[in-house]
Amino acid sequence: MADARIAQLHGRRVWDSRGRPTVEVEVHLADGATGRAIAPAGASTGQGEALDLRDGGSRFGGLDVRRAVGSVNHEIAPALMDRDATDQEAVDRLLVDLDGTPDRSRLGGNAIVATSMAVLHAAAASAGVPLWQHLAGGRPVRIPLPEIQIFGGGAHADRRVDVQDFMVVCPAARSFSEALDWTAEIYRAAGGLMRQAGKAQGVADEGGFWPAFDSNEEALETLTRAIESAGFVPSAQVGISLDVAASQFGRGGRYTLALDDRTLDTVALIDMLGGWIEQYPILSVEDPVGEDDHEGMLEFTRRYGHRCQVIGDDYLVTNAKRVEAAATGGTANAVLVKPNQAGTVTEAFQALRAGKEAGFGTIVSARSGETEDVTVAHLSVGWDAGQLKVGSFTRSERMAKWNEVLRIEESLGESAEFSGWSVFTFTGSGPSTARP
Ligand SMILES: C=C(OP(=O)(O)O)C(=O)O
Ligand SMILES: [Mg+2]
Repeated sequence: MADARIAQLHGRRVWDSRGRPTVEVEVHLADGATGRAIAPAGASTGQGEALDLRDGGSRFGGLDVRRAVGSVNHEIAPALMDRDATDQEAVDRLLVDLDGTPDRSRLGGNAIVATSMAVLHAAAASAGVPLWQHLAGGRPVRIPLPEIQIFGGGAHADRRVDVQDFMVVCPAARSFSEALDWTAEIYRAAGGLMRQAGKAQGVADEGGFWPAFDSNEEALETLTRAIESAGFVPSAQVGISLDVAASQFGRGGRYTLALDDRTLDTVALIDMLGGWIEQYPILSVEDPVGEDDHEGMLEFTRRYGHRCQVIGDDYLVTNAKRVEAAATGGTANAVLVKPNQAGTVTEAFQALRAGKEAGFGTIVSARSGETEDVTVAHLSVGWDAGQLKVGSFTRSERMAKWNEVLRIEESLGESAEFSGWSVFTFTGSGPSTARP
């Protein structure tokens, strides 16, 4: 019988994809098993998220994390010594209690989530199985539908366009690997169209093109043309998924669009998004209005939730209570699950479970500041989330996750089930007709 007690836990400072320091935690168990994980970081963060601990006035512009690393080595490590790594809930409860703040600001959200994920990896290693399998515990799983960014905008591209993520989903693909093949063709087609029009300006934080578009509609038009010119049928085979991330350009029901210098109220914003849903092959919309705009979320879900996935990210901040409230109130029909937004693996799982119980779509997501850490790939499979959002091609911190899912898919062989269209049968706000 493996001895999965924590024997050693070490925090260190490493670097993320935005060139910022972050926290890595390494755990060693009594039986020799090890686990390692790195905290990611968001740019468009919701107000209810766990707060990362950084140093303040360092020469890295207030972005250093030496204090969070200190939390790991001086407080968390002694507290977790000899604890059973296979009891994730108890480990996470101890981390939350040790911190003692509602927003994890004493020890640092980055210190806590890296520890929580590293312990999870060590427990899987101790059991001698891949992490996804350890999480699944014998229950059936699906390989997730990838949501892949083609154009970046908002906080990930200096507000070059208002909408943060223009992504594609390929639910008609027969497998995850085929969905990647299709998306790569579309990515290349989009790049070609942009170069022809003189609109390509490198890549944004999550690997999508950094676009020089004059309007959000130009991005939607170009993306639809890219789907077609890559040889796919919009809607029937390939859809568009948007992360509007509206909190980045509005609060209190007033939204200021940088591109066309307009301020919209909630109804006007919803009308604009509704016009896009009518005109373009949009299957999914994340954070269509601001995180404080409950009325707007309700109205948007009421109008479009039967034909379109309505995801709460900043709006739900991976919080089970908020997911339950959204299900009762009809203010979303899907939840984005970001472990560092919740704070620990256990809390992220609780949010996902609350979503599933409510009939919501569930999407495990990376952050805009990432590393080679592939934990989210395993969570998406092991928790049978159905969907995974990680960013795009051309950036290896993103490809590390997509490639990890390819490995998992291959390891399952013939028995690998791809989620595909099944994710658009959410019932949270009535039956979906997103499937053509
Ligand atoms: C992944 C996202 O970006 P960030 O990590 O900046 O919140 C998102 O908003 O969904
Ligand atoms: Mg988002």
